Amino acid sequence: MIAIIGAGKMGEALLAGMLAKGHAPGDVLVTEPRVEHAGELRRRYGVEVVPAQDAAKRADTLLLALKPQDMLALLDEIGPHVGTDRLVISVAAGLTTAVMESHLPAGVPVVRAMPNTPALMGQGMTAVAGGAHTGAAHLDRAEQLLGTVGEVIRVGEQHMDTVTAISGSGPAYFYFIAETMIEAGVAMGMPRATAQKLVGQTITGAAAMLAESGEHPVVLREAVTSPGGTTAAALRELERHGVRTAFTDAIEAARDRSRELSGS
Ligand SMILES: NC(=O)C1=CN([C@@H]2O[C@H](COP(=O)(O)OP(=O)(O)OC[C@H]3O[C@@H](n4cnc5c(N)ncnc54)[C@H](OP(=O)(O)O)[C@@H]3O)[C@@H](O)[C@H]2O)C=CC1
Ligand SMILES: O=C(O)[C@@H]1CCC=N1
Repeated sequence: MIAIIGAGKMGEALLAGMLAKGHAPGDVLVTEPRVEHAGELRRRYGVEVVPAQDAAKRADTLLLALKPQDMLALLDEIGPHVGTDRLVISVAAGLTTAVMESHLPAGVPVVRAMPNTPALMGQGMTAVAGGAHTGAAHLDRAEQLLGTVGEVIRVGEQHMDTVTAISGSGPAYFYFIAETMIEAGVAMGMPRATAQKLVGQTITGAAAMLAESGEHPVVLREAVTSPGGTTAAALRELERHGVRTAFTDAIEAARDRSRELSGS
């Protein structure tokens, strides 16, 4: 039995993705404090919504998807019901396994995971890192569970804040670019629906090229950039405005914010 505690944006994406990939609703418990949202989850997914302490007593795997700021109070609440035979998987940004372990009984295995919202479509990217009490079987279990909603890689925990900044937050960067490109088309007089179609399929096609060609992005970009042409003119403007530096700074800011959240 799996319990998803915290069914907000990420928790619900994992829930929906897991159910779509064959997990039975009867094998998943959900904890959600807001009564209306709890009702929606029951109706939409056919899962049982229970208080956190009940979830902790009944499930062998606890998938925690609360905000980092709410997580430690939750661990203090459920800790007395969590034995060393359970597996705790947290997707919270920043919170280290050491901090979480210190709010649970000694020896409870904790995996820190960082998924992203495309998990909803079975296209997630998740990195997992083990804590002081996790063995290979625990990481296998976490990988198998999160692998139902996309790809999983294992990293050392020292890389988790960078993972959070790149693939955890990453979908938002691409949506930001998509939004900007659509607005540029609309500003030039194109109907919004046409601009949205052009941008959506361009992102899908570019992603497929990147995934399937195995080429470095520079090589793919060069193939688009005809000598003396339009792409070269556009790229010159992106460089002039420091977009490369802006992205690097943005990703560093996300990494630093993840580190700050460790103290939540
Ligand atoms: N969004 C994303 O793309 C990603 C998020 N994450 C991580 O996932 C976590 C959740 O983020 P996100 O989904 O964006 O945030 P949300 O605010 O959408 O979700 C948090 C959920 O936790 C619920 N909650 C709060 N307190 C409790 C409690 N005591 N017991 C059970 N549930 C509770 C909230 O309920 P209510 O709204 O009713 O208060 C809400 O549904 C964060 O730690 C974040 O770092 C990780 C990777 C990607
Ligand atoms: O914005 C956040 O803090 C979370 C973590 C990664 C993506 N969303």
